[in-house]
Amino acid sequence: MSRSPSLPDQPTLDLDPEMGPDERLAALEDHFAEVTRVHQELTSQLDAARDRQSDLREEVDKLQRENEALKTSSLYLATVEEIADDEVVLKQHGNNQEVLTDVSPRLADKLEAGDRVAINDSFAIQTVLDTEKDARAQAMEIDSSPSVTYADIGGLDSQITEVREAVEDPLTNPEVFDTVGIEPPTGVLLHGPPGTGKTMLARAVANQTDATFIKMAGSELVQKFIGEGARLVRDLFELAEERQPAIIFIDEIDAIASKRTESKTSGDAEVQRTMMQLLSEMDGFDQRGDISIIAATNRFDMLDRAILRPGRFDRLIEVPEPNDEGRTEILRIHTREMSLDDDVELAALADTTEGYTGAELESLSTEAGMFAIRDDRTQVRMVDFEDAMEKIDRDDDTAGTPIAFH
Ligand SMILES: Nc1ncnc2c1ncn2[C@@H]1O[C@H](COP(=O)(O)OP(=O)(O)OP(=O)(O)O)[C@@H](O)[C@H]1O
Repeated sequence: MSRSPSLPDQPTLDLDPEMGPDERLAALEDHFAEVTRVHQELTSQLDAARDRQSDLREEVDKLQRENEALKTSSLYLATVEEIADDEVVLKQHGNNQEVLTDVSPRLADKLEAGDRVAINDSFAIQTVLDTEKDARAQAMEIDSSPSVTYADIGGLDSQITEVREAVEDPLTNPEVFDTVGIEPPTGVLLHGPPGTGKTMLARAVANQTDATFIKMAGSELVQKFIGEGARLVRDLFELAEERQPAIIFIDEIDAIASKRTESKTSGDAEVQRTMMQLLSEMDGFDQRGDISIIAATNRFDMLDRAILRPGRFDRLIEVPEPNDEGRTEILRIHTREMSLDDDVELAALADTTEGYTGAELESLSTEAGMFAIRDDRTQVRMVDFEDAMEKIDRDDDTAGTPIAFH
């Protein structure tokens, strides 16, 4: 920046009262000449300043245009694989091309293997992306205090006991395992038909142990976040470590851990990488502290047996469709807030709803309530449940599946 020229001094007029008229006139003329000179000097300084202002404005416009151009030029995503002095090995997303590139000292200190970065055409790293902001937040559901309790789950008493032993005790009472000298189970796998309460069980155990519940759906990992699966699995475990005590819940684990198929398409390779990442996270699991991992599947037959080995999902808990007694209990839970007429007999309803899952019994109760409302009543009668069942059976017939209203 050039220094601005100093302003001329303000002229002053000193009129001595002793002065005669000629002297006063001469002094006034001198003062006028001085004021005129200062005025001219200031005018030329002002002109110079205006010229400079317009030069600077042009420069600002040019810089702004360059800035915009830089911002709008497309960048590619890559993951840092290795860091060596001033060079890094990057793997570009999408084409998986690996490149060795220089890294500026400004970024070198910030980078870690596994970071996601934005790179330009010449593979120079422009920014390090904040993982928390992107896919991680979208792919995981995080509930720091789930509200489901064991009392909200019907007909799964033995499963609740097993889950408590396998997940709750190691979190709340780890010394018992030390004293007895056994390793607590690493992962628990809940398997059974859809809508039978597997997610509820996992949420309830998180509630009971004051743990953060972190859910990730296996199907989303491979369908929605293509190319990101392995990375998200690593993020999932990192996040659990940050938030411990935590329960990691992987729903539909079959999507990332099914038996290997014959085809060798790139999609399969991606699923395979995601599963390998999961296995390696689980194998390094015992140093992790207060984290439990629960997975769920309704395709147990499809699972790759590698995930069931000791130290992985080594505790299997079957969550079946509810029996008669279970159905009564589930109906009781889902109608406890409803205003029921005396003629409603839950045990009789349970008798006629063989094959219904918990989710279906919940829908049945809601549907019965809708029939009462349509009939302008505040109390739900047995006939509403019967109508609801008929409607549901009708809907199923049109859907072409036995019972399907999840
Ligand atoms: N045993 C049960 N007791 C009470 N309610 C249940 C039970 N099972 C299911 N429900 C009801 O059905 C809903 C869905 O259940 P949940 O999500 O736990 O099933 P899921 O087995 O995890 O199903 P999916 O395999 O489709 O994920 C629950 O929110 C709950 O209202």
